[in-house]
Amino acid sequence: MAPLSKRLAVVLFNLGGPDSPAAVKPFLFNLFNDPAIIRLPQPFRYLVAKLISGRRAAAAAEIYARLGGRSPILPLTEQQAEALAQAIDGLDPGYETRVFIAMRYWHPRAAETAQAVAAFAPDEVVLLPLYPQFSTTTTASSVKEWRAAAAKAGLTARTATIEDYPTEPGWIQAQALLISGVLDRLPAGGRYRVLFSAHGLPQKVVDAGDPYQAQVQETAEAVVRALNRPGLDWRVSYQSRVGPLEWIKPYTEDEIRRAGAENTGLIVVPIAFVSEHSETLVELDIEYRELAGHSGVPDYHRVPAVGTEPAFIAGLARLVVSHIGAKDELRWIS
Ligand SMILES: C=CC1=C(C)c2cc3[nH]c(cc4nc(cc5[nH]c(cc1n2)c(C)c5CCC(=O)O)C(CCC(=O)O)=C4C)c(C)c3C=C
Ligand SMILES: [Fe+2]
Ligand SMILES: [Fe+2]
Repeated sequence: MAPLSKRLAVVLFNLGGPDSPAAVKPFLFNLFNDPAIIRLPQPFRYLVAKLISGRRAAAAAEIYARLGGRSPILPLTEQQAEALAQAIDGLDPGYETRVFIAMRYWHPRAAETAQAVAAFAPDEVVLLPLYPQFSTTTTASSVKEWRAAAAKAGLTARTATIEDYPTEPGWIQAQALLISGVLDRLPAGGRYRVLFSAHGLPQKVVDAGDPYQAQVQETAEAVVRALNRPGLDWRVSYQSRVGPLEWIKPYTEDEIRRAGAENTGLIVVPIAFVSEHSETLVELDIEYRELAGHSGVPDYHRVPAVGTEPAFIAGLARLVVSHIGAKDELRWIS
């Protein structure tokens, strides 16, 4: 086969996580110094970020200590990148394809990745957030940082941005498959509820027009349709609240207590995370499982994140290929 003359760079965005105990505090500082997270002008944001990251560091370090001192998010994202590169090649788009990773708050960050992409000299770039639901705090923040980094790296290739894919069929199918794997093994006769748990957001972010909560609801409804189990008991709730503000409700903790009071078992599904990290492996698997035990929940299951589930990766590959060279018609990012 003749070598392909055109090159496609796909850039995966995710949040990133500390890769050592020493990285916890600077990772948290980068997070709280993001204007999408703390909406203050400088130098106030810098000062607040220093303060909050210092205060949160011990609790966060304890969370990551339970994972061996580091987040698994980068190695798991690398597995997704590798699987996606293969799936895109399988669709034969006519490009030599390379999949890159840009994490928002820890390495590899946008600046280093933009340089690597520029060195690859692509004809086309497709930006793919590993956030199925759009939020100003995640996708928009990553795309804005990428644009600045790309300009600085002299990367001028045509770039298409995938803003969101809350009901992409492969993503929905992968979720339904993993949930069915748990539902099919439940003992007959027990009462169970599927609890779709998404990362929370401050209520004021949603009030200002962020579509994340509505898109999480769309994902959950699409998964329930795909499951096609009449009478299925299901709900959506929000986890991982940080700080004193009111966040979007219902809180996952409250739904766990409710299930206990109703003597109903739980099948907890991470509905806004596509890979395992501290908020699935520690919060859902350890902290919330413990809360469920104390709250009288008779049975507690957690569905794995989609990871490299073939249906999910195939869906991402189709999304990428359909966006090559596409003119950006962005709904949420200016
Ligand atoms: C304080 C505000 C935060 C908002 C708003 C927020 C939104 C948000 N985050 C994710 C996904 C992830 N968050 C992760 C870690 C993390 N997030 C916050 C704070 C906010 N997130 C903190 C302080 C942390 C660090 C951990 C901790 O101290 O609890 C991670 C990575 C975790 C890892 O182990 O690698 C992800 C992924 C989404 C989807 C989202 C809004 C839609
Ligand atoms: Fe699009
Ligand atoms: Fe978060």
